[in-house]
Amino acid sequence: MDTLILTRPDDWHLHLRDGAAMQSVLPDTAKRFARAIVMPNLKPPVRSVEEARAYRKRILAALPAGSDFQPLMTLYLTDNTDPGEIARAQASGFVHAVKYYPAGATTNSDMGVTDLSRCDAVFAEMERLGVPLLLHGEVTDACVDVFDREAVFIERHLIPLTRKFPALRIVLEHLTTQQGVEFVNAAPANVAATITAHHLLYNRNAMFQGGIRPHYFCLPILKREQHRQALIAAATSGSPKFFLGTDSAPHPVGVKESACGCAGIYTAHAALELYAEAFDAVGKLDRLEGFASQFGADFYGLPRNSSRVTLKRETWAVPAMQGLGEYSLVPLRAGENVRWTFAGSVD
Ligand SMILES: NC(=O)N[C@@H](CC(=O)O)C(=O)O
Ligand SMILES: [Zn+2]
Ligand SMILES: [Zn+2]
Repeated sequence: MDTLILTRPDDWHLHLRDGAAMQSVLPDTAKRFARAIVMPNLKPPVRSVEEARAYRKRILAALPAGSDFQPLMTLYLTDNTDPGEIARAQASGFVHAVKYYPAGATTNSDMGVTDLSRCDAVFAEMERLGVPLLLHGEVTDACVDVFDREAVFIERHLIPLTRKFPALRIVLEHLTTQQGVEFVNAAPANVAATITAHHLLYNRNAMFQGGIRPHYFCLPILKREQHRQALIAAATSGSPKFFLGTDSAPHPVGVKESACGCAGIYTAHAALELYAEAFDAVGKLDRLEGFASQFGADFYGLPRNSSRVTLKRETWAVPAMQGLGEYSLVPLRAGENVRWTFAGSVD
């Protein structure tokens, strides 16, 4: 099978940034995906429906001419989020979820939540209204090994949270561990997870291949091969609890190639193609459409897309760098090949 026709996919976890940086990355996503859940970790973060409305407007204004891409907005949860904002979010029609970052866990998370229990009134309202809670599921406890932070988050925080709010709709974002897969599989249907292409394609060795490789550094960090295998099994299982979320996270090259390089991998330039590679490698291309184009929409209660896209088994070379000037970035696979090519939309 050298040509693959799929329902147009959606990206359920994406960083678009803002301003000129957004302008330079948005076409990559808009070309492939019909919709994306847009992360709110701007500086300052998107905390209210009014801020989300303004951000959404800026995204729509930055779209290439003729694009019908739809940004699905999220709110950034803080210790001080007003429970009343949840009903306003739901009534807005354009805010689709609330994002939890533990304070200090990842890029632009300093205004995140310091203690989950501070948000109980917000969670109760989200549970009541069916608004999904998206989790960056890692503890920030310095005593916990960086490779264990997801598994410990599940034990210490997520299991208690699901007991307290059993009907709360939860997406464990960018799942990276076998423990995460087991947790999601055992949980009821209101708990799901997104999986990135890079966590399906690479294990932690990629960060140290012949030297230190900052462009493979993201959070949650790449894990051992055993965990990658568990993610592949989950993504290709046909379970509707696992769906596509690239976590494409652009950073200027200078911020990545630094004595203290920041976390985030840019994959939007080849997002669907990279997932096709990962599914193809285990002979499960027939499972890609559910994962990329159906299960996420179903979870969010949105219609599946009606248009389609084509992928071809054709190798292409990723440029060493993309973007301009201070927004130049190094995309995943820079200077290397991707084995599937995005061949456009079919109506
Ligand atoms: N994934 C990352 O490593 N970085 C993301 C933040 C996040 O999703 O945790 C970013 O905004 O750069
Ligand atoms: Zn995250
Ligand atoms: Zn992210």
